[in-house]
Amino acid sequence: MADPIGTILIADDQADIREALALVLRAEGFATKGAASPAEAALLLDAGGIDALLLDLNFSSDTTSGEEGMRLLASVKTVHPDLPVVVLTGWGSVDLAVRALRAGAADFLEKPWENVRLITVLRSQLALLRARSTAASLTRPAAQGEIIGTCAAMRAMLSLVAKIAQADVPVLITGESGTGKGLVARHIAALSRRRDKPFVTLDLGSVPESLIESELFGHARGAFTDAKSDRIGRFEIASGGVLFLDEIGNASLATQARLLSVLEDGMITRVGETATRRVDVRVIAATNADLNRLIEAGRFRRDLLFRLNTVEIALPPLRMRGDDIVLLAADCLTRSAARHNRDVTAFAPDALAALAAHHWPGNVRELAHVIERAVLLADDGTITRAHLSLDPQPEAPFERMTLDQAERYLVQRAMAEAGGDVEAAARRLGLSRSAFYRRLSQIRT
Ligand SMILES: Nc1ncnc2c1ncn2[C@@H]1O[C@H](COP(=O)(O)OP(=O)(O)OP(=O)(O)O)[C@@H](O)[C@H]1O
Repeated sequence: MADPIGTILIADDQADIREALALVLRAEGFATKGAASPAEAALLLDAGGIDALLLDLNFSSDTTSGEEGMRLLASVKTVHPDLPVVVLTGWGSVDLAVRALRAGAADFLEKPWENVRLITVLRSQLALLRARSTAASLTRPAAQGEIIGTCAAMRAMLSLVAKIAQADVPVLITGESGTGKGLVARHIAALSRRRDKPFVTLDLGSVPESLIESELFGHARGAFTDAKSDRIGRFEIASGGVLFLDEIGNASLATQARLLSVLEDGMITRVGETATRRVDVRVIAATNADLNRLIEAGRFRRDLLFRLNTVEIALPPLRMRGDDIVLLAADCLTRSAARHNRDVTAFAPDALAALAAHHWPGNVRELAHVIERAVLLADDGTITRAHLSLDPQPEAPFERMTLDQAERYLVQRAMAEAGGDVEAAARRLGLSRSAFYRRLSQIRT
């Protein structure tokens, strides 16, 4: 038999439900384990090898309130913060589902569950988990609050964030992929008056167009073929808090029109309902696309951009952050060494030079990857250039560049070497501040 696509722990005190779920899951290639009580579930989780938990919130000693299941959820999220937990609730217990989502559940299903949705939800949770464990989670501790940023551009960014976090206005965060847009969005929420309220994320690039409206606004039972029950949307889940709309540049024009209307009047309508509901949500959007270019191409609404970018925060690419590269690398080194229990503590000079010279198209996420791998390869406690396995970067082939390309290259390199400090970068190129600015703005447009 092929390897299972993942092992799901089914926590439910009713043996027939455990068996029914296990049958469906095994037929789809999952391996399953069963736990009849919260205590048994905790033991099996501690033993390891579980990729996701399917948790019935209503154990029989407590058939209505879901408290026992909620307690287990809370303790699981403390001990295994990355484990995806999908909760099963009784039909119509939307309040309980919302509480579970706020307590860290990844998704919920209502009983009686639909097999297709059960499988889709678990598959996508496992895919997300894998994507994260190979990339983003490498820098997880930083995601819990600490932003490393000492270069001029990052300091300016952080002081802007400190100024605007308390104002209840929309924020648009721009920057290449892996520059920390999600981290900054969380940081803004943590500094805002909504800090104790939910922070809900929706990646507009990863939800199929046919589901997006229901994801955002929820739907009523029967609104479309697969809508077997009421479902609450992200705007309502985020109520009182912050909704982080990632990859906003991927929103279709239809979705953009709906978002614009919510931002204008604060009212949403669930799919299949006519009644409107008031929501109090601060929207933070992020994109790595050039929205002005999308506007020119007719793919993004200018009026929506104006609604979203009351404050715009631009994150510089990692290659422009000067010494921050080494600070971030050192931070990743400490964390990776601790995680893998490896006694690696230093970078050799050739490694530091290679880190500073690399182009970092994947930015901080790529850096975290590279350091993680190097920590595993290093001998004698030191990471050398060879352990970083960075693609060799050709020296800038000036002979083959046009004058414009050469200018762009030199301006970017000067900015990178000066850590985003315009004054210092201008000095390096022997230009006045205003002449340098003119060139900088030309290459940015
Ligand atoms: N300045 C920083 N200090 C510490 N960690 C950082 C910093 N910037 C990014 N990271 C870490 O790098 C990883 C990538 O950041 P994040 O997911 O926020 O990037 P992103 O711009 O939202 O990426 P994408 O566009 O792909 O969604 C995260 O683990 C984040 O914690």
